[in-house]
Amino acid sequence: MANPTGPTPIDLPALRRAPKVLLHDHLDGGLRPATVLELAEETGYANLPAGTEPELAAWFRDAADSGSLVKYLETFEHTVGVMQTPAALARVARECAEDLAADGVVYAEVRFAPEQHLEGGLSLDEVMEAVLGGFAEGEAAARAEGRPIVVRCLVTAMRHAARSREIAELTVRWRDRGAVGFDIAGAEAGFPPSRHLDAFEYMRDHSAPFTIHAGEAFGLPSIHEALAFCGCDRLGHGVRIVDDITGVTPGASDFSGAQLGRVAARVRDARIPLELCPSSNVQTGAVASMAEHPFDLLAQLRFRVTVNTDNRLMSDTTMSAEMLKLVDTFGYGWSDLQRFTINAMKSAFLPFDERLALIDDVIKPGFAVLIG
Ligand SMILES: O=c1[nH]cnc2c1ncn2[C@@H]1O[C@H](CO)[C@@H](O)[C@H]1O
Ligand SMILES: [Zn+2]
Repeated sequence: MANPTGPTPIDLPALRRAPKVLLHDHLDGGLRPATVLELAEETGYANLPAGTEPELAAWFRDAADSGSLVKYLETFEHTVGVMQTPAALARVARECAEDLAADGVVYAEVRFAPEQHLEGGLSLDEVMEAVLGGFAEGEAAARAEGRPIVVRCLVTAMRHAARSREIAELTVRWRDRGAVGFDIAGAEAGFPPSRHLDAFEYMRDHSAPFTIHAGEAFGLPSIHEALAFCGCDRLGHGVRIVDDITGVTPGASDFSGAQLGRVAARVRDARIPLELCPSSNVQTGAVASMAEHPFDLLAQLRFRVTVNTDNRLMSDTTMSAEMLKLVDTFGYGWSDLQRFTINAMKSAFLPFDERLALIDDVIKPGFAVLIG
């Protein structure tokens, strides 16, 4: 379906119409500020740092803008704090699916850590039931609005805790009901992925995929462990893989002198997907600025790069906004954005035939209209 007037100019409204794929988005990092306030009121959570919607939105963004992953993660106390009942969990999940669909996301894998939602006396399975029920409601509402989306769940274990094996078992127990993979998250320094080998072994033993937050706050050793010892299918962030590339400077335009070390070569050769989260990386100090983000270096070297939001509330962002930042910084066009989107769809933990159907029936036709 060619556009007779040529390519659509790339701006936020046009980006919202593009069919987008999101692999790295935290449920507890994407609440609407108004919902945080309402749930705090309903559930008797008294510790919120602000009392109005704009103040609370600004607080999350500013507090997350700390240059430190550990400080950034402290902001989750307040979102997790209001997500301790089945109704609250289901509402947050439903609104997440609706917000992503309204932004034009057609496939999303949304992650959260069930072990953080037990303060109200729920079991891990009850938490899963509430969240997956919320996603299904959100999918149905979005379909009724004419913005269909498929939302699946990644089940996260916290890397400083000791429940990862149990969470891996939970993931496998729910895999035919919407949980498509496993992850570990939380502070990276001091908590290497190899602390959780039995969880990863369990996943591999059950032919079930997983991603690992690695190479965000901590460098190459963490990426190496995630790949070599743990056998992850994707890398959450993985942005520090640039530490294994010499002969180039991120932010430059000519990367022809790039030389890949063994780990970087393995990541590229094996087509290991990188779940890059540009705004989040700047906020946590993983990268100094958007202009210096290695996204373009990695894209030009043909790593399997994907664009992600990480935490929409803390970064005050959306998938469309992340794409616009990349367009403004690196001059990407629609075909680049389509490539990143297809990279993401190819890397999803959804069955192959369903991935292919979304690429052929939704993503390519959607971009064709915009490319013209
Ligand atoms: O970028 C990140 N790096 C590491 N951990 C994160 C990041 N964003 C969120 N979380 C952690 O993951 C938990 C489950 O969703 C959140 O509660 C937060 O502690
Ligand atoms: Zn993350």
